[in-house]
Amino acid sequence: MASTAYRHQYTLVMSVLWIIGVFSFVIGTLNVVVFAAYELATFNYISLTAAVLIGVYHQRHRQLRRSSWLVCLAITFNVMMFMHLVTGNSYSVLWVTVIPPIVFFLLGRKVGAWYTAIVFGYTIGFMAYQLPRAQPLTMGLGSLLNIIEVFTAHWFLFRHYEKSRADAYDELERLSNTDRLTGLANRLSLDATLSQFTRSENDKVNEAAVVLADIDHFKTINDRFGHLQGDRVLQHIAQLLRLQVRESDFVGRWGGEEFMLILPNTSTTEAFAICEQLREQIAELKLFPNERTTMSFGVASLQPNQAPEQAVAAADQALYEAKHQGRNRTIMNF
Ligand SMILES: Nc1nc2c(ncn2[C@@H]2O[C@H](COP(=O)(O)OP(=O)(O)OP(=O)(O)O)[C@@H](O)[C@H]2O)c(=O)[nH]1
Repeated sequence: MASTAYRHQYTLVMSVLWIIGVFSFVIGTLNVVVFAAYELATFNYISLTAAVLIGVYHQRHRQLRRSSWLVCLAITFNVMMFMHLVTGNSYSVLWVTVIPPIVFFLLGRKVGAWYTAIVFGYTIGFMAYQLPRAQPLTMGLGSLLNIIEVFTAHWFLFRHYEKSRADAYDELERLSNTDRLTGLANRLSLDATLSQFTRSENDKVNEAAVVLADIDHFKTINDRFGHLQGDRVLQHIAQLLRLQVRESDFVGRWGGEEFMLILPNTSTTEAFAICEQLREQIAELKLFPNERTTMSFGVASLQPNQAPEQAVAAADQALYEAKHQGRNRTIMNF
């Protein structure tokens, strides 16, 4: 699966190409039909062709780095030609300001900085050369259009930047809270949830239960069927636990072959009944021929104002007792 960063860069390449393509087509047609500006129209159609070719190349080869360079060169070519052809009083030089956000995004900070420096150096040289010949700037329709378009392009680019930054942050948060093997919440996330439940100001939660559940003789499963099959068992059981509890319950991998359930608004007696159901369903799973996989559960209550470690220790003690009494059972710790 492609990463979030890759998807965003891919979308940005395609979006910029679409913008160049549509913009070149519309303005080119206006330049032919309305203004009879054939030189400008030729440049517009060259840009359109370049956008289409790069788009096709990008779709076929998925070489993001190369496509990114081609897009940066295409947009720079557009801006430069526009500055040269629409000289005088149209504010076309403003277009140069869209280059840094595109370049930095597509090529990265280091290369982007050099690229931008070169483009700006060139632009300053161009303006210095133009200055003695320039007419005073006036606010005609062309100038106004240029200003609106440049601001629209900036709005689009910064919105894209903000969205991709937020998505990357969400993805990072999701990854840091997820167990890779099972897709369940990991220990970090469980610790945070436990603290949330036991915080003194948390008066929304009346009664909650915490459960530690451990697969019985898991070492034997690994030893007999191999580590990969052991992983598969962990995935199966994780899926069963997630599917069988309520949407509002929390399920996570506490570590190794041990899982934790945090059940809001649930008494220990209710939690006991839930665990018994889960235990029976797990015992019925046919993961290996002529072989039963079982699990032991330890239940404790989770109170506001209580140290989370205390609740976990109580559940752990109950689990230990369940193992001690012969496994494949649920024990409550009051
Ligand atoms: N396949 C696999 N095995 C793991 C993973 N994490 C821990 N284990 C194994 O889980 C086993 C746990 O063994 P023990 O702690 O002795 O417990 P057990 O064999 O389940 O025995 P009881 O808990 O007393 O019933 C060890 O062999 C670990 O190597 C994992 O991610 N994948």
